Amino acid sequence: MGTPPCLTGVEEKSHYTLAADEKLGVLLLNTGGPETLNDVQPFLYNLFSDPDVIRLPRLFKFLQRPLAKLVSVFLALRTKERYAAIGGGSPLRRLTDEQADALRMALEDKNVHADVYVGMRYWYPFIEQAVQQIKRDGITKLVVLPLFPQFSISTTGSSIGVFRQIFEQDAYLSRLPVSVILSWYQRHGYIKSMADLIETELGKFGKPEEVMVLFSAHGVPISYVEDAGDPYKDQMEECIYLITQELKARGIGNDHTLAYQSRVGPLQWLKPYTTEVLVELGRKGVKSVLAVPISFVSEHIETLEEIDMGYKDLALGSGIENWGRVPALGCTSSFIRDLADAVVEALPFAKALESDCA
Ligand SMILES: C=CC1=C(C)c2cc3[nH]c(cc4nc(cc5[nH]c(cc1n2)c(C)c5CCC(=O)O)C(CCC(=O)O)=C4C)c(C)c3C=C
Ligand SMILES: [Fe+2]
Repeated sequence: MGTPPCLTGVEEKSHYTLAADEKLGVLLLNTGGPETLNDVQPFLYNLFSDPDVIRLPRLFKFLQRPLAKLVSVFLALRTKERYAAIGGGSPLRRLTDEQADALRMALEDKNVHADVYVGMRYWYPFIEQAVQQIKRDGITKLVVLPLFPQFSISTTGSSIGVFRQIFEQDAYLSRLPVSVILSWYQRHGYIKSMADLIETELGKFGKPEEVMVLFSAHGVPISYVEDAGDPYKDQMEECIYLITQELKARGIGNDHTLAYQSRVGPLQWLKPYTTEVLVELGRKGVKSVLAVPISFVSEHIETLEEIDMGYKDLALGSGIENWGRVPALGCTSSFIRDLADAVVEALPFAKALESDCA
């Protein structure tokens, strides 16, 4: 998915009235996660079968599935232990369903009646299932909203790729007007909501002004950015700039830094790694750290286990004495209202994929 965005974070306030015979659908996209420990290996298999997650040269494409099998089996045991530590499965489906419900109600408050669907890339309910439901429900206009603020080939790119494939192969769907929001990290409502959460958590420290704010983003292999043109790193840096500007405007000028987490496999990923930054901060004598998960909008294994358990232990063992973590946005009302605005603003841009720019 190296195609340029058709629509990225349109922010001007637009008003849109649905025609009486129009039936609006909103499709939320996310990765999905294993709901039980038995789901872990097949979930990992789906994930590593994705050519946007393990990017093989064309000549070696035939190795994608055997490699996915190998890697998923190899990682399953350790990954099961990690999901066991957060209650035996990912909360992502439940939390995304809650966001879908909250978004439907926020749209209702704006007099926009919409059915909101959840489509997951690697686990139930799969994007394919959501799309079949959209077809059965006779939706006449669709807004697609990936729940990743920043665009990456490995997340939004991959999910939109699957979505497009399904639509292009179906005569009815290929004529359905669709508006795809490819990224929304620069939306003021999102930036403000993140700044609110950071301000609240800073207030819980004894000396809030001395706290180092550590933005921890999910990593991707460096080759995505340097060779494949993934805008993820640029968008991440701009997003953090916007949040820190918003904090400064409120008189909050804490030191901050960005690091990347969740590296898997032998490749070089975006640096610095969160683990290394934590050790370095401890070495430099930083005593208080507030971790801010920045690429996620709901709690999941990388917040609940990797940050809350792994990174917290590492920080405390590295000389950092006071540790805090900003919760994921979840159903924070200002955030959900902003997503509803994003949906309404995207409506005038809906057009059939068969006539699309990509
Ligand atoms: C912005 C978010 C994410 C990016 C970028 C991303 C890239 C990416 N991920 C892997 C490998 C794994 N991802 C896993 C789960 C997982 N990843 C994200 C988000 C991003 N991934 C989510 C929301 C989830 C689901 C979490 C849950 O609660 O179930 C996993 C399995 C879990 C784990 O080991 O942490 C793997 C493995 C790669 C290789 C990659 C970029 C190429
Ligand atoms: Fe991931």
